[in-house]
Amino acid sequence: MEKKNMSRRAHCLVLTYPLQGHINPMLQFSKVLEHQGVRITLVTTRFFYNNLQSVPPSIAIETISDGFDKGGSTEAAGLRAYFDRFSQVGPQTFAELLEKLGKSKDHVDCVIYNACFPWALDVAKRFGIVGAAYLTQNMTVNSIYYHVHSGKLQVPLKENEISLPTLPKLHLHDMPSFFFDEDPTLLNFVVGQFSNIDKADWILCNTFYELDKEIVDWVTKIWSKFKTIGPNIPYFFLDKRCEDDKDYGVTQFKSEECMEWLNDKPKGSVVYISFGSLVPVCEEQMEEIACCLRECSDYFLWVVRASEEIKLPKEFEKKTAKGLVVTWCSQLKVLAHEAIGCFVTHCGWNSIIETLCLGVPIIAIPCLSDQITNAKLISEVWKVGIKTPIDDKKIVRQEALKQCIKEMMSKDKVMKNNVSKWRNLAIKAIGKGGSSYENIIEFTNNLLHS
Ligand SMILES: O=c1ccn([C@@H]2O[C@H](COP(=O)(O)OP(=O)(O)O[C@H]3O[C@H](CO)[C@@H](O)[C@H](O)[C@H]3O)[C@@H](O)[C@H]2O)c(=O)[nH]1
Repeated sequence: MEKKNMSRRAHCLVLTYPLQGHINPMLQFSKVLEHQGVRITLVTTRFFYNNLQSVPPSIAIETISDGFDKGGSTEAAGLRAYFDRFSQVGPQTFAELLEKLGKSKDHVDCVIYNACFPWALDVAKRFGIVGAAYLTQNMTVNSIYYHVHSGKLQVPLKENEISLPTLPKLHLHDMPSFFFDEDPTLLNFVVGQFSNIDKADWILCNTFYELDKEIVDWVTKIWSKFKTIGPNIPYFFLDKRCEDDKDYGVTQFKSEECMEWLNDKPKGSVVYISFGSLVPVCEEQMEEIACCLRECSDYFLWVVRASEEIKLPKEFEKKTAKGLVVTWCSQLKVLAHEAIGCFVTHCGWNSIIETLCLGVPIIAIPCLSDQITNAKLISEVWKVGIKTPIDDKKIVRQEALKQCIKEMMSKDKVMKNNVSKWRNLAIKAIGKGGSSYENIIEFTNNLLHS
C-alpha cells in the first residue's frame, strides 16, 4: 500500500491481550496501518512487556496493568481471579494512560482494542475517542458466542444439532469446548466480547470476506461497521510486497536451525507438527505422536515448547536423520518452505489462517476452545484438511494419525485445488481493490474525520 501524505498523522492505540496468539495478528494489523501512514502505539500489560522481543522500532509501546505486574496470569489464584482483577485494574490504568497522552497533547484518534476487553470501549468513549473492536477468532466462532450473548443460543446446550443463521449445521462435538466446562469463567469471558459491541464505532475481524462470505453478509446487517481486515500475517508471505516484513511473533526465541534442516529435504516431504503457544498436550498423546512419527516414512519437524519437553518419551531422540524437535520456530517461514508437505496442528485460529494463506494441507488435532469448531471448518467447509479420529479417552492413536499423514502427504487433486484456491483468494483480498484492502483504506480514511 502507498504511504499517505497527511498533514497530521492519525494515531491509533492498539490494546492487545497478553498472549502470543492475540498479539501477533494485532501487531501485523498495526504494521499495515503504519504503512498507510497511521502512527501506532501498541499497549500491553507491564508483565507481558518484559517478554516482548521484536516489535518494529517505529511502533511505540505503552503499558497498562492487569494487576499482576510480576507474573501475569500465573501469579493469580486461578483464571477467574485473574480476569476479575484485570477488569478492575485494566480500565483504571488504561484511563490513566489516555489521560497522560492527552496531557502531552499526543492526540489519540482511535483505540483498537482486543474485543476480550469490552471495558476498553467504555474508557475510550469517556475520553471521546473512537473505539474499534478487534476479533481474534473466526466468524463462525464469533457468531456462536454472539448468539449466546443475544440469548438466541441457550446454555447449557440442549439439542444435539445446532442451527444458527448462515452457519453450517453444528453438532455438540463441533462446539467450542468452553460450552462444556464445569466452571463458566472462560465461556463468560469469550461471550463477554459482545456485551457492548453494538456501541463500537468499528468491528474488525482477522479474516477475509471470501472465506466467510455468508456470515459476513449476515453480520454486516447487524453491525454496519463490521469489516474483514485479514489475513493479518506479514504480507511478505502472501504477495512478497515487502522484503523486510518476514518477522512474526513477538515473544519467543526463534530457531533458525530448523530452516537449515529443512533446506536439504525434498519438496513436500516433511510433516510439520505444532500445538501453538499455550495448549498443554498430555503425556499419553505425546507418546502416540512420537511413536507415529518414529514409524512413519516421512521426515518430521516437531515444535515441542520447552515447558512440554518433559512429556516426550524418555528414549525419543530430538535430532535424527529423519526428524527434528525444536522448542519454537518461525512458523510462517516453516510453512512457506517447499519441503513442508502437511501441518499437524491444534487448530488455533492464527495457525489455521496462516496455513490457509500458505497453501499447506492440514491434519487437525483440536484440543480446546475455538479449535474444535475450526477443525470442522477445515475439514467440511473449506476442505483443506482432515480431522483425526479420537478414541474414548479423546486421544488420537498412532495408527489413526499415521493414516491421516499418509492421506495428506499424497494429497488428492481436489484437496490440492482447494488449498491453492484459498491462498489465491487471500492474496487477492489484501491486494489493491481487494476486500480487506478496501476495508482498511475505508478505516484509515475515516480516522481523521471521526
Ligand atoms: O513454533 C511456533 C509455534 C507457533 N508460532 C506462532 O504462534 C501463534 C500461535 O497462535 P494460534 O495458532 O492461534 O494458537 P494459540 O497460541 O494456541 O492461540 C490462542 O489464541 C487463538 C486466537 O484467539 C485461538 O484461536 C487459540 O485457540 C488459542 O489457543 C501463531 O501465530 C504461530 O505462527 C510460532 O511462531 N512458532
